Amino acid sequence: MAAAQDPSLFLGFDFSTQQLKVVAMDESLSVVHQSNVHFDSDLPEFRTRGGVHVHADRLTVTSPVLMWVKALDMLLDKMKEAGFDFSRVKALSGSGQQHGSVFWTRGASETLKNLQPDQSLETLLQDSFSVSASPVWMDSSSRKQCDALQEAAGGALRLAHITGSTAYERFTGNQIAKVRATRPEEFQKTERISLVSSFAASLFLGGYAAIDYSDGSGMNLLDIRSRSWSQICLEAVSPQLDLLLGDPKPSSSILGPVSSYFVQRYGFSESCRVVAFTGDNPASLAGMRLQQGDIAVSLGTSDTVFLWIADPRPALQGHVFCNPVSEQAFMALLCFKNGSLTRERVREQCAGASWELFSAALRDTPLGNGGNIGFYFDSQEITPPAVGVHLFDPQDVQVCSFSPQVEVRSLVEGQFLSRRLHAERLGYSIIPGTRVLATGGASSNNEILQVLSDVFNAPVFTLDVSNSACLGSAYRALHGLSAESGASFFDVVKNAPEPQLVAAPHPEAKEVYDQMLQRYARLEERVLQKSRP
Ligand SMILES: Nc1ncnc2c1ncn2[C@@H]1O[C@H](COP(=O)(O)OP(=O)(O)O)[C@@H](O)[C@H]1O
Ligand SMILES: O=C(CO)[C@@H](O)[C@H](O)COP(=O)(O)O
Repeated sequence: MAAAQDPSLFLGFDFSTQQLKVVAMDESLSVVHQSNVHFDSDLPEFRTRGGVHVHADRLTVTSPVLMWVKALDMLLDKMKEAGFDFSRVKALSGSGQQHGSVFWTRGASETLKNLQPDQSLETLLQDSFSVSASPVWMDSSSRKQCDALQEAAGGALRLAHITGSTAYERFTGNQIAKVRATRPEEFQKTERISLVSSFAASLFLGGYAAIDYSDGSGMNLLDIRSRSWSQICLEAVSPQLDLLLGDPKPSSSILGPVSSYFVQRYGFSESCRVVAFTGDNPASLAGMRLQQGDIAVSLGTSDTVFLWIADPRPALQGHVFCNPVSEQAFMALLCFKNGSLTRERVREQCAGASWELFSAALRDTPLGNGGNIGFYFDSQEITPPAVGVHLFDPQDVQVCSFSPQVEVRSLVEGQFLSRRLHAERLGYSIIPGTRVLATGGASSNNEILQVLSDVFNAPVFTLDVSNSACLGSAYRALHGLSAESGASFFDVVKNAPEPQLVAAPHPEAKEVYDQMLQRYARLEERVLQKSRP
């Protein structure tokens, strides 16, 4: 029980691809507790690799929904054992990997309302899902449904104008259409469909949580300007789909008090509020307090690049989402599937499975890598839609291999050249004063960040807490309490620690990478030609 003088706390959860993480922050915005549950190693009974199951067709990718439920049991038990005082938590919020879907079975709403505190969530919810393997963002098996949606909407660009994106396989509307077509019985039994974020919020609420505008923008279903479901898109996916989705809500909404289950089992206060959960990238934007002109690079399981934008101009590439901290603004995002897992694969093959040796290879090789360029799309890439490993020597001749050290640099340079090329195609330009804000697991690696700084020819900054999605969720929990009375997000978090400079570009970086970027763009076209069916 909190003593009267104990400061209030705010919790931010992140249900990401490989882990469930939490950050606790006090009223002065200082982080006082962090913890995590790693799906592969802490929950081996679910047999995931990188938090997912890749199916035999190599295109279908799912995660067991009960693994996420059990991870929450485990994380809260761990916090309790560590003496964490839940009674001080005034509000909580969270985020989830984007696009993933959870299908609740008929009757699950009643189960959620009546959770018995002497049992684990895993036991209580084991029969609550009509689809036990939730489709996740790495899935690329719904091309057929994407084509149908684009046709119904009047073309790819028209769909992008409505929903912020052309049809992408991982986007939830197309995943729902696929479940409806391929698993009609399970679909029939479904009473509610959540995103990973709103599913997680539902656990805390003891009832179905609304999908927030920002994560809802990753479904190919939400009209990003009117912030309501697009009837054309809903109809194309499934008649009366809105009844399964519930109404979308602003990202700063208070959804209600925490369920009595958490009050009785963990000692939460009855007055603790649950603020809408959102996507992990929107939550990171909040955690980094991203401003117009900054560019954020997240190096998690996926690599993403995102920007704050005022005026959305949806295009054939990239995504526009509603902004999670300002109702007038938007965010642009690019997602790259071959991020950390590809770096891990090259680390195993070329650096003795050691990040130290991987970093040493980056230190010991020159900027521009002697003209060698590599494309590493171990799995079907999202941006650009290409697959395979393609290596080129300084004369643009395709080669079979590089030496281990050259390979490490060509991977990291290639990844960041791609991030820069596609950000520039989206309209982003690096100007004096540009800050690159880096986050995610690989942002703890200074040598990787040095390459990022050189390729973008801009200074790179990081926060102390590498999980900006958790931090942003804790900030959003705090802001949620005063958002309705008109307080702006930036006012509420104005005293948060500033990002620190971790890498500045070498003097010769601009010359080397401006030229290399042009070559990279030409070679990418060649790679794309090869990848086309
Ligand atoms: N020192 C390091 N250098 C490079 N990458 C790292 C380092 N430490 C962790 N990582 C990468 O961070 C990734 C996890 O990032 P994280 O942001 O936690 O992922 P997610 O949020 O998607 O679960 C791991 O897959 C790992 O490859
Ligand atoms: O698909 C996207 C964004 O559109 C991914 O960025 C997911 O949101 C997964 O995030 P991480 O677990 O890699 O952070």
